[in-house]
Amino acid sequence: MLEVEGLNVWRGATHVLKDVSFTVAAGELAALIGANGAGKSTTLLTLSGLLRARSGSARFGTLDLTHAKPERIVKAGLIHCPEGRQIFQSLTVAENLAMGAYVRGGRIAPETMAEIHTLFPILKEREGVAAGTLSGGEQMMLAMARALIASPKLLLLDEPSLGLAPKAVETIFDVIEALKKRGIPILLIEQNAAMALDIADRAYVMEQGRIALSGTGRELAGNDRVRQFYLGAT
Ligand SMILES: Nc1ncnc2c1ncn2[C@@H]1O[C@H](COP(=O)(O)OP(=O)(O)OP(=O)(O)O)[C@@H](O)[C@H]1O
Repeated sequence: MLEVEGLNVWRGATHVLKDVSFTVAAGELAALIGANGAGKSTTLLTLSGLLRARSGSARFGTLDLTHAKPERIVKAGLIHCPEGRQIFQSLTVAENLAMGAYVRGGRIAPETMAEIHTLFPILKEREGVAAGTLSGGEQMMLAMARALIASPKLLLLDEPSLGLAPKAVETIFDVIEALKKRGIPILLIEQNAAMALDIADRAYVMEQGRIALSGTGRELAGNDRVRQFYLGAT
C-alpha cells in the first residue's frame, strides 16, 4: 500500500533522511519510532508532498508521492493527522469536523458522523464548544476524528501521545486500536515506544535519519537495543 525505498531528503544543507526504506501493507498498523530529531517528522512531510526527496521513491498505490502535489495526495486518501494543538482553536468542534469533509469536497454523511460519535462520545457532548477550550486529549480526539472524516485510505498519525496526561494517552491508544480493528491502515509516528510497539503489526526504529531496526512490534519490544534505548530497561 505504501512503499518507501531508498529515500534521501535534505533540509537546507542537512542530509536528514538517508536511504530510508519501509512499507505499510493493507490493513496494517506500522509504527515509526525514534528519538527527537531522528527524522520522523521529515518522513511525514515528505510523504505528504510538503518536502521533496532528492532521490529514492515513495509510492502510495499507483501514486508517486515524491512528485505529486499535496492536494493530490490528500485526495488519494493519504491523510495526515497532526498533533491535537493544530485544530482550529476558535472554531467549534462541529465546525472543525466539517473541515475534514471539506478537504474531500463534500459533507459529512450521517452514518460517518454516527461512527465518529461512537468512537469519540465526548465530541458529541462538546460539539458546540470552541475547540480551544477542550483538554489536550480531547483536542487530539478531535484531530483524529477530523482525519477520519476525510476517509483515509492510510492514516498518518503524528505523535498522538505528545504532551498528554497518561490517562488521555491510554484513551487515544484505545481509539487507535479500534481504528486498526476497522481495517484502516495506519502509520503511527511515536516517541512513546512502549505503547506503539504494543499495538504495531510492524515497526521501524529511526536513528539519525536511517532505519536502524525493523521487525514486528513484538520482535522489537524484545530487542535488547530497543529495550535499552527506547523502553528504559536496565
Ligand atoms: N527546516 C529545517 N532545516 C534544516 N534542518 C532541519 C529543519 N527541520 C528539521 N531539521 C533537522 O532534521 C533532523 C530531523 O528532524 P525531524 O523533525 O524530522 O525529527 P523528528 O524525529 O520528527 O523529531 P521531533 O520529534 O523532534 O520532531 C534534525 O536534525 C533537525 O535538526
